[in-house]
Amino acid sequence: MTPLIEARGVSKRFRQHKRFPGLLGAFKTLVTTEYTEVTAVNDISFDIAAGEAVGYLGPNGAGKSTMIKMMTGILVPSDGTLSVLGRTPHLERMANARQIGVVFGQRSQLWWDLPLIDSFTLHQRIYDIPLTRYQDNLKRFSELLDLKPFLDRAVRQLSLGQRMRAEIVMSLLHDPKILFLDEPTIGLDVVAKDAVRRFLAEINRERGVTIILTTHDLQDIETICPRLIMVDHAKLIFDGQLGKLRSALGSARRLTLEFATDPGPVVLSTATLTNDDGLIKHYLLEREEVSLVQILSEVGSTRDLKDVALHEPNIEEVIRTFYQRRNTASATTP
Ligand SMILES: Nc1ncnc2c1ncn2[C@@H]1O[C@H](COP(=O)(O)OP(=O)(O)OP(=O)(O)O)[C@@H](O)[C@H]1O
Repeated sequence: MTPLIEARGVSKRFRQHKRFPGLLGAFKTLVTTEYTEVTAVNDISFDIAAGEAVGYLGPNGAGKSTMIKMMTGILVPSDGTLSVLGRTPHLERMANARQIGVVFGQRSQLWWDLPLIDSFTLHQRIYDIPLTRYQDNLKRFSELLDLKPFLDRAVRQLSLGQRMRAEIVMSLLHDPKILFLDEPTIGLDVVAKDAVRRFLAEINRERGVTIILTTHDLQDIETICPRLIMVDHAKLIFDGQLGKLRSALGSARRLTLEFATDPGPVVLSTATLTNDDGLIKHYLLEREEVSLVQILSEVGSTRDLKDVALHEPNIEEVIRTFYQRRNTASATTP
């Protein structure tokens, strides 16, 4: 099956005015004709199939937004080829726009002074959405995202959470095949984040809308995206399922044993002791497949064991460990 999105050796370089330090430097910066070149995206390739939900992750300045902007046709790649639904996005921007939805967390596509419903109506006209389809979509999405009470309110009067939900509804009214979201949950409270995540997961599952999102909130990934593309310093450093990332790191599961009386050192062949508080001992499991039964049989019945807890690593731990190991490896490479 042909992928919906195909990136082959895509790079993007920006020219930036050279900056000079100090007060005098500030004047020099204003008049300088000197430039430095920043590589925001460096030789990135991937395929995304219809119906996938992909989290595009990376630290600040790693090149995530730049890649999204190229896929939506806003920016032109400096090198490589990019195909979205069989088109080159920047060459066929209008045709591309009809098939995709875009949500930039920091930038609104709604009409600030008009009632929210007017933005939706305008969208229906611009995209020429059949009226019944538009009405069905609006009803369904505003119910799911609890937006009905706000449809007549001016956009500038909406809270950030209400506005973000409105942005998402608007981006989906024309039934796009792909939805691009840049930081869709930024600045939202936990309840609003949860509503947005559950909605996106449902849209992906039930309507088969392909989702590509950038985020710094890893719970977004956990709820919505089985696949991760990770970038660092403009380069792709990981592409695969979250489970693959977990196993690439080995087991990061932690074990806690609590004893009624201090048994002294308890050495296990299946786990490494990381902290010994006497009554409570903490371990890191050596292998993915070690079971609780194996651990308990090794601890033995002679010891006065009170409680056992096994902690699966959460996504934050997995991603942090991945970046830490990479940084350590690159620091030690001559
Ligand atoms: N229009 C531009 N002109 C010059 N440099 C740019 C431009 N847009 C982005 N950059 C630079 O390209 C690099 C990547 O920026 P980008 O916004 O893609 O990163 P990001 O991963 O989305 O970061 P963040 O997580 O902070 O949003 C940065 O060094 C940024 O300063």
